[in-house]
Amino acid sequence: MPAYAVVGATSWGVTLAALLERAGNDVILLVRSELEARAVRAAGGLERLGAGPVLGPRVHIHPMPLTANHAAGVSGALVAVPSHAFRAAVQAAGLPRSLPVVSAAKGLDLETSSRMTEVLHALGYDPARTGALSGPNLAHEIIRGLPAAAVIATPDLELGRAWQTALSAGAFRVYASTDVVGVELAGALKNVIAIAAGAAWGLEFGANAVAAIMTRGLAEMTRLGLALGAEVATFNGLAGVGDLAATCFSPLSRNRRFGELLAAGRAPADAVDEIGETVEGAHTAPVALRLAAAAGVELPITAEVAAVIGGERTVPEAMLRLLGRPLAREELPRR
Ligand SMILES: NC(=O)C1=CN([C@@H]2O[C@H](COP(=O)(O)OP(=O)(O)OC[C@H]3O[C@@H](n4cnc5c(N)ncnc54)[C@H](O)[C@@H]3O)[C@@H](O)[C@H]2O)C=CC1
Ligand SMILES: O=C(CO)COP(=O)(O)O
Repeated sequence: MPAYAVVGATSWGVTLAALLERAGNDVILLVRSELEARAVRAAGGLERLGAGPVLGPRVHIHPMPLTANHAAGVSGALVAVPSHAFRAAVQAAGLPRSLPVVSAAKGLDLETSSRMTEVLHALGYDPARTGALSGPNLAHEIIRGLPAAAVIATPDLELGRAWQTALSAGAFRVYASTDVVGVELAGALKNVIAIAAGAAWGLEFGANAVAAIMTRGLAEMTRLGLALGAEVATFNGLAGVGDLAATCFSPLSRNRRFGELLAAGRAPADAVDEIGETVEGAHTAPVALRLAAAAGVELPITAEVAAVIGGERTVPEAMLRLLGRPLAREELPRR
């Protein structure tokens, strides 16, 4: 019977464990402590997912690290913790260096500006066997069995196919890609644009304004992606426009809600506290700007989001600056 490991009893980690189980796999869900293991076992998942018990008998919940005994039967691992905790979680998980490991996080490393697969490589994991999972995947919808699609990017399509089979269950449909850079960058950068969209919703600017932010946001995500070696098509796919649409429009999105709270005049730290869960875009904005500066790429929306989070200006000031930019040709990155 195939077995997979999932690192992190987060909303997404528990959802992925449930999907792997529903697809017929045994799962080892690695958590931070025995106390957390007991709580997740007792709830059959996570209360904040609001779906009741979702984990069945084939999901085995254990504190990290993965024991040598368990590792022997494991075909791959998914890491589903926020990007700021990613490095430490992978180190604590003790996954064998030869194991295929996929990042399910949507962020960039604050200290090194690295993508999560680059963090894995720095920790000694084989670049040929690491990958990234992304797409319009709100955990609260997927855990209820609602239809959704995702994309898994691995350098080797054969490995991607194995992950597709492992994860595709019921109404969850996984596509394969080889553009690891693009899938990771799209997943991280869209969170920043969703904060801007949330701010526009918060100011009651309407759907036209949100659609403009999404479209110009996608253009700047793509520009940076191309400069860093991604493929343009990925930004037109599930990890790009797909996830951007879900995150900018869904009231379930924490990044969107963060933008709405900023527009209501809340301080960034208070807004994060109120949401009480991961707001990846708040960490990603300054990192994306650093990457863009190094690559000589302009990211006007991301720059305004970072300035608001940094306390340099208010949301209305940031919106006025975007609207006041010089009129330009509609440049859409092509390759
Ligand atoms: N929630 C969602 O719908 C989706 C989330 N993601 C991504 O998955 C990653 C995790 O996000 P969520 O599942 O939403 O997290 P979450 O907001 O449900 O959980 C984050 C919290 O989980 C706790 N946690 C549990 N295990 C942890 C560990 N091993 N290390 C550190 N903290 C741990 C911490 O208290 C942390 O603040 C993020 O990068 C997010 O962008 C991706 C797709 C969907
Ligand atoms: O990445 C997500 C959906 O695909 C989750 O979005 P939020 O982190 O904004 O809630």
